[in-house]
Formats: sequence, structure tokens, C-alpha cells
Amino acid sequence: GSDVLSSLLRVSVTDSSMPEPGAAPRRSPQGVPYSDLPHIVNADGLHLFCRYWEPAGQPRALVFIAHGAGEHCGPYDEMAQKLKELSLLVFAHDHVGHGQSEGDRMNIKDFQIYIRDSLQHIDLMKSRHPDLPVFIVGHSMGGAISILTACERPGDFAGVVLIAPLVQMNPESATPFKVFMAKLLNHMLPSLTMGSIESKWLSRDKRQVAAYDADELNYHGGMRVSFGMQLMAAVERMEREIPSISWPFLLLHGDADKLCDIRGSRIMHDNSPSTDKKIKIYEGGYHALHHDLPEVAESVLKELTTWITEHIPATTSQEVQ
Ligand SMILES: O=C1N[C@]2(CO1)C[C@H](C(=O)N1CCC(COc3ccc(F)cc3Cl)CC1)C2
Repeated sequence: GSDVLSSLLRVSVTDSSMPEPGAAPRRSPQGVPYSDLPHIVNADGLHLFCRYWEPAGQPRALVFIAHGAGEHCGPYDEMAQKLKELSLLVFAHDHVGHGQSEGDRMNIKDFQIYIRDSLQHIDLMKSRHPDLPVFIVGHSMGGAISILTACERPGDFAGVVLIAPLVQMNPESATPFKVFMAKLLNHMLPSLTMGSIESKWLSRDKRQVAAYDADELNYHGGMRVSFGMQLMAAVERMEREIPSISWPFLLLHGDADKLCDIRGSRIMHDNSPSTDKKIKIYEGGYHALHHDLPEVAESVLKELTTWITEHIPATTSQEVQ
């Protein structure tokens, strides 16, 4: 019918060609030369925009923040400032294809690229601060990146904080028929776009939804089938990894979350062998809890900062002093 035709017409041919080496200075998608921006260059030669929140004195721990699909690391500034005030050194980057980083908008050839780049940034910061414990904070798809990153280095992290992580798909969007169609379409038209993230489900705070909609560093286009397939593959990987999760984690999830089903967090909490795990459910909470109603956002910051500081191992030098 006409809707199939219209959806076919919406096919956007994506081209992630890379500029010739030795050409003009590499610029961010917003046109800023990377020589003027804090950045790292990933294993594929793509420039990733970075943010750092460094405390004045000697930092007590490193905290890596992994943002979610379609957003960037800017909206974590308030959270990062709070952690910096507690003498934690916070760092983050915009994942490939997001915000001020290079790469095809909200698309990825392999979800593993997000994990590989996160480990590259974490290893860089650990080389600068070799004795500090390392934490990861991840939201939504960034939660999936955090979980799979910690699974690759099970002994490396003092703790992982997950805010409404993507662990399981929303059952409405993952009916067998829809999954079958996504797989079929992925072979035929991987660049075909499905619906986009409905911002009204992000938060009950209308100002936060408006800020998200107005933020030009967010990707507001439709989700490509190929990207959805990568998310599904990440969900399947996590399902296999949960029985081996033994590192400390804190889960925060709203029970009115329509974007990432709370069942995923319950399954992770109930089925992981970790002996240091905590789940806190926010009644009525929407997806982006850290940007939900003020009392929820405040509670999330308090829970997260308290849990992290309680999980900083006491160093012998401190005990001696
Ligand atoms: O404050 C915030 N939070 C954000 C935006 O701004 C929400 C966004 C984020 O990461 N997700 C929300 C959407 C969800 C869709 O999931 C799928 C879709 C198709 C598919 F085939 C398989 C899956 Cl799993 C992925 C996770 C980050």
C-alpha cells in the first residue's frame, strides 16, 4: 500500500565515508575543529568529543559516564559536578555517531565499538591515575554499554551504577512479529528508519522533555533498522552474561518506564551471582530518572553519590594517616 511506498521513500542512504588523510583539519559535525575540542581518536580513526570534570585536589576515584542512544554526555553535567564536589574525577565522551563525535548519526556497525571505545577512554584515564578505583555510570543504552564493558573486565571496576539500563526490550516493541520483520528488513533495507524515541516518555517533567526536544546535539531522526538490530544483539549478549555478573552494581529504575522495561533490571538483580547488588524502584518513575520530577532527580543523585562513595575502597595510606 501507500504506507509501504512512503516508508520506502523514507529510505536514507547513509554514507559514513571518511575524509582523505592530510585534508583540512577534522571538524565536529557542528563544524568545530577537533584541535579546539577535548577528544580521543578511536581505533577506527574517528574523533570522539570528551568532557572532563576534574576536582581541585587529589581525586579519590575515576567515574566514567556512558550516555544513551540519540543523546550525548552534556546532559550529565549536573550529575558530574556533584561527583566532582566529592573529589571524584569524572570523564565521558560522545559515543560514535552521537553529539559532537564523528560517525553516522545514531548508527553503528557493531555494538562492540561502543564498548571498545569506552575501554580505550577508561584505559587512558587509568594510565594517568593508576591507583584510583574506577566506576561506571550508565543510562539506558549507556547502561548496556556499561554492563558489557564491566563484563569484559570483571575485576576492574569498583562498582557500576545503572539508571534505567537497557537490559530487556520493551515487550510491546519486541513482539515476535516485529522482531521477525526487523530481521527481515535488516537484510533488505538496513537503512530504513523506524519510529524515533518518543520524548514524552523520557520524563514527567515537561521542562526536561522540552530541553531534550530543543537540544540540537540530540539525534531526533528515526531509528534505523540496522541500529535496532544492534540493540537487540546487545540485549541477547547481556542475557547470556547475567549469570556471570559478579561485580558490585546499583540499579535505579522507574516502574512507569515505557522505553526500557523494568523487568530487565529485575532479571539482572535477581539472577546475577554478585553479592554486592542493590535495586531501587521509583514508583511512577519515567525513563530518564535523573531528569524526572525534581524530587526523583534529587533522590537519584543522592543514591548514586552515596553508593559510589561507600564503594571507594579505603586505601592503607589513608588508614595509616
Ligand atoms: O535521556 C535520554 N534517554 C535516552 C534519550 O535521552 C533514551 C535513549 C536510549 O538509550 N534508549 C531508549 C530507546 C530504546 C529503544 O530500544 C530499541 C528500539 C528498537 C529495537 F529494535 C530494539 C531496541 Cl532495544 C533504546 C535505549 C537514551
